[in-house]
Amino acid sequence: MPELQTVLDEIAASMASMTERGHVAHYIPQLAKVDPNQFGIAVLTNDGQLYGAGDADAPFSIQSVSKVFTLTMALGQVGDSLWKRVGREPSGNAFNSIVQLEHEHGIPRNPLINAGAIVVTDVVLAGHKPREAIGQILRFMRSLADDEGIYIDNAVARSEEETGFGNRALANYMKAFGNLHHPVEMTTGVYFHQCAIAMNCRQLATAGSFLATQGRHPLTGIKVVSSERARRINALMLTCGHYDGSGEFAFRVGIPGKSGVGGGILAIVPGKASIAVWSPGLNKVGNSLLGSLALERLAKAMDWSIFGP
Ligand SMILES: NC(=O)CC[C@H](N)C(=O)O
Repeated sequence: MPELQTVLDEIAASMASMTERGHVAHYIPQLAKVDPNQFGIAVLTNDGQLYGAGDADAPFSIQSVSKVFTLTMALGQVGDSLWKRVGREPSGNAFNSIVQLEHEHGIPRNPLINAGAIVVTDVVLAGHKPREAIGQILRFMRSLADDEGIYIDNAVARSEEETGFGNRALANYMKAFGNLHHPVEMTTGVYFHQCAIAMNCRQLATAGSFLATQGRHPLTGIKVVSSERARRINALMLTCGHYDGSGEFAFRVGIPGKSGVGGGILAIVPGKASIAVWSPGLNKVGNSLLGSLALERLAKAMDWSIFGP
């Protein structure tokens, strides 16, 4: 097996020379300003070693990668009853699609598309003021990343609040079916703030690492979730984590992953490692173009696909 640091250095060098880098997300004005010529990657192996290459220390907007963590919180709060309000099937549609909601009576296909994540946030919000719920999410991220420096980028949150009419439409539509328990502005306000959390690759790989270790955090030793729950979250990430690009990601990379329109991807090699990769340019379905390519190369080099060599 090649040395992991060497593989990461080679991938980062090769990504730096790529001219085709995808397009940054334009529908959130603050994200449209991000320089696409950046690439970072970090890996936390289950024995607690943290590796990084490229812009592994540059903070970026985690966006929909936050959905994995709010899902973890919501499952902790309400357990399997969550599945009465959100499904577990891949959608085959865009992350922000509304079309299935009418046929499926306001129950989103899965918790990793926008509609599903808004329901999950609605669960996390229960019993709290929006500000407290945002604080709770941030504290959860800080404790998982073992880093108090993680913050919410308020300019990004504002940018989403100013332009998030599609997400409000999803929330309103679900509310019409009784599947949103708080006022639309409250739930979407929390959702916009969780998406605006800024983290770097090292922090994100550390935060997600409990999913590679059957639920016990490799650095803090804290049991974050049961092994069954970690396994199930990984299954959802594999089947739904890249929206209508989930099949392609499984085909090319072969590990559970969750992308965000900030260009970040959290990917999990169960039993081995947690990976965070970031490059702001996106492909046609809104997943990081170079991030996906880098993960494909890394999984191949390290023999990490869950489907075998
Ligand atoms: N895919 C994403 O990262 C989408 C998150 C973004 N905040 C949105 O709601 O549109």
